[in-house]
Amino acid sequence: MSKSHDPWQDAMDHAVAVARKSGEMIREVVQNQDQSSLVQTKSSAVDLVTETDQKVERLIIQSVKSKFPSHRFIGEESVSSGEPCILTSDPTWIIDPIDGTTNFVHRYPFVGVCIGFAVNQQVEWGVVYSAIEDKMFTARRGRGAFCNGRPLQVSTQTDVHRSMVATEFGSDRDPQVVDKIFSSLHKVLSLPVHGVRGAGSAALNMCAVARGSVELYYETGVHVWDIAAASVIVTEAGGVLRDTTGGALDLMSRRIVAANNETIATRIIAELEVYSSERDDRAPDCEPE
Ligand SMILES: O=P(O)(O)O[C@H]1[C@H](O)[C@@H](O)[C@H](O)[C@@H](O)[C@@H]1O
Ligand SMILES: [Mg+2]
Ligand SMILES: [Mg+2]
Repeated sequence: MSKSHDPWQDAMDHAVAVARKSGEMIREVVQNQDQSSLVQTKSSAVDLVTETDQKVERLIIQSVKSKFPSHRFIGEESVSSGEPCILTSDPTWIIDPIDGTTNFVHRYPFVGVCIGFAVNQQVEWGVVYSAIEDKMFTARRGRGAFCNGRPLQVSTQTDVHRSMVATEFGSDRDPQVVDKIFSSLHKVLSLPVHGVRGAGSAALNMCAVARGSVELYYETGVHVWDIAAASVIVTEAGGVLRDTTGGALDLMSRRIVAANNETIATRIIAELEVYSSERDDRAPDCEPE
């Protein structure tokens, strides 16, 4: 299709360019500033945000508004400041300016700029830029997934005992939640699997599934901005997406499983404790689930 008949390609090209520019900003700070003194907290004492998160999100949104004025946004730090988190059928940019803020603060080199794009509530393309590694992960629905232009393919492994699994400890330190996290981790580790890893970034864990170095990533407590961009990178690399309940992925549910195939997904899901965090799109005054 020519560019004029492919309205979303121009948007995706813009996302790649602004993600790369954002990555330059992030590297500049990591190399030249000590972020630890500029850290603020959000939902818990370990849910961190910095002025760089906010500056990067403003940069992305302002650049998009000038080119695509009718498009909508769901941005992590905008939602944190009170913007609604509702995915309509309108073209919507779903942005996590820094996925892995805790890594960023500690100069741990796994930090992803995440830009997903949804139309009619379906993710059309995703861009995840691993800024410190300089790896640009991209995928367009129906057209494959790539890292720095090289095609991505998930692992062909079907034996869970030969698999690598990724997960995160999240930002919720409620003792009951911590118990559920460790209960799942204990069951998965004891299968046994070859190993359990965590990049400190939901999106980069999902990109590790897409590139075939991890068979499955799961987490409860993620947000739509953590996973939207990487969701299409996983599926376009041949992977599958599920809820930790085994059902279909619901981007707003705060639960995700991203796997190389159904066999591994089903086997690991059988070991997971299912619990819920408040949905991203909950009405402000509704009771938590
Ligand atoms: O770094 P952010 O964008 O806040 O996202 C991370 C979140 O803070 C953690 O709680 C999750 O465990 C990670 O998976 C997210 O990447
Ligand atoms: Mg995030
Ligand atoms: Mg973030």
